[in-house]
Amino acid sequence: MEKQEKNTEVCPPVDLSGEAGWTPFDAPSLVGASLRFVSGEPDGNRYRVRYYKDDAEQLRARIWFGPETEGPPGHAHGGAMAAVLDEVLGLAAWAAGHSIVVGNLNVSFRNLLPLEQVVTVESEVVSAQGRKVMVHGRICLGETVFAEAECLCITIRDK
Ligand SMILES: CCCCCCCCCCCCCCCC(=O)SCCNC(=O)CCNC(=O)[C@H](O)C(C)(C)COP(=O)(O)OP(=O)(O)OC[C@H]1O[C@@H](n2cnc3c(N)ncnc32)[C@H](O)[C@@H]1OP(=O)(O)O
Repeated sequence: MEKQEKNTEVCPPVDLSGEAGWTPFDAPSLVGASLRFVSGEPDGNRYRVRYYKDDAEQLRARIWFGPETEGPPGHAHGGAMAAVLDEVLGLAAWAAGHSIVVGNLNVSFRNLLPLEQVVTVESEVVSAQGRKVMVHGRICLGETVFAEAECLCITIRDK
């Protein structure tokens, strides 16, 4: 079988600017630097992400899905989109003041997401009752929704 050469070239810079009214959000200063799977290589070929809060204080992300997130040819892997929703929606709960882990993440894939395109992740903390915090979100670009999710976060017990 012919061996496939791995392309090690780094993709050029991308524009992850936010929209008018968004302010940059410093995730590591809130939750530490452990979010490396999605956020760990800001100049690499997997994901490139920048966080913001919008004028309603909801967490937003601009994210680029690089060639290393490929699933179907030329498009993002479903697990790559789920990983992004796990991180962003969990982080949205932390940003709203809840110390949580994600207990359940329900993702619907709506459209194939082309690689090397900057898209937006929107999130909204919709409820907080007892230890359960529900966050909804989606990966989109304009009117096109690539994936949407409901994320049940559970607050961590005091250790
Ligand atoms: C040491 C950690 C430090 C963390 C510091 C993080 C800092 C940085 C964060 C950055 C932002 C995050 C971004 C990444 C987010 C992730 O990716 S987190 C990683 C993925 N998640 C996990 O690995 C979680 C693994 N699961 C667990 O740890 C435990 O199952 C849980 C979720 C803490 C719950 O366990 P528990 O504390 O024993 O609570 P339990 O009594 O079972 O459940 C409490 C309630 O929640 C409900 N519930 C629990 N799980 C579920 C579920 N899956 N479905 C439906 N209901 C559920 C129960 O039914 C129960 O309801 P009630 O009976 O009270 O009505």
